[in-house]
Amino acid sequence: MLLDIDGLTVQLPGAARPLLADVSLRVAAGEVVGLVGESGSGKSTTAKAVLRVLPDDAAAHGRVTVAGADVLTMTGSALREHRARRVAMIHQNPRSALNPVHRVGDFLVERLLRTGDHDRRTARDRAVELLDRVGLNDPARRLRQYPHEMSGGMLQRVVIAGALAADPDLILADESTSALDVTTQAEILALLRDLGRRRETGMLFITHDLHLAAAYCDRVYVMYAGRIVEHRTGHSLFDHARHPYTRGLLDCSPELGISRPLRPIPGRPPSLADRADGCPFAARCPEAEPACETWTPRATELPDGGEAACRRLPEAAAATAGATARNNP
Ligand SMILES: Nc1ncnc2c1ncn2[C@@H]1O[C@H](COP(=O)(O)OP(=O)(O)OP(=O)(O)O)[C@@H](O)[C@H]1O
Repeated sequence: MLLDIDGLTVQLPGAARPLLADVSLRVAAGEVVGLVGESGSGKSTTAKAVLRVLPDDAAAHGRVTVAGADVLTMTGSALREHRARRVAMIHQNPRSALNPVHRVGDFLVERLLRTGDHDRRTARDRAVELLDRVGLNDPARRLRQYPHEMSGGMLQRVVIAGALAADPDLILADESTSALDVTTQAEILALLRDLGRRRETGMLFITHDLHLAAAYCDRVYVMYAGRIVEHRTGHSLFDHARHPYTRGLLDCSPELGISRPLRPIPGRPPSLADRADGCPFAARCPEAEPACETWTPRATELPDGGEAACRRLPEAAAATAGATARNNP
């Protein structure tokens, strides 16, 4: 497995709730895996854990491995190599990734020099190649341009070229197309998928857009209050989602070409200061029962191959009954 996160919990001192609670998530080589949820659900924190750029005072427990290497215990040159070469991050706003007073070519050449495989001349040739690969025409001229001379879509291609410079095994794309218009978004997504397929790069695609995740990702993890609440294939998300939170998200996001009333999920996600016990979605859940308020969420396997962490699922009740019977023969 390329990326394997197993039981990851991240806690800040003084916070009642953890930033991440018992998160398990996998990405295979060549796979595009979505991580979706409302703002503040812990998606970016998960990506930061993979890069080991969590807040200094955060305590992390569990395991994060990339191509078998244990990220949470990495130090020194192994950690530098991990961040510079194995994993690349693409953020939402390409303008914030590029220095406005430096030419696009400087950004790419610096990236390439940092990988250690190039001198300045070969780095420049490779930068031209990379811009060509991400679909920018006249790449030699582009290298001499400043960020303000390019559109958002062109700049995101430059950032992707920068991410590819080190030939990473894994790309973390954090809302990487949210700031783009829909046509440019579709082009960038197609480009990323094509590059990933050709090079067997894995991608963790972070978005708040469930429809986009369903259409684009092989598998999707749904996150709420720092926990994975549902996991299933992208194509089964619409018709087979089982967790009330996933279904609530689907009910409140508009669908192209379909006119129906949108039903927002009532209330707000819990903050880090709120109590940590019980199902974190219980306070907003239309199906919650009193017992949900003390039930610690755990993923239950579903017959269709998906997983969901909801006490009210018949599969969860059956799993609990089975465990009780085994413990009290
Ligand atoms: N260093 C920190 N100190 C305090 N709280 C933090 C810190 N980092 C993250 N948080 C909190 O942790 C929660 C998860 O944040 P995170 O950025 O991972 O969510 P997200 O799902 O990526 O949200 P968004 O979609 O808005 O980017 C939020 O409530 C955020 O305010």
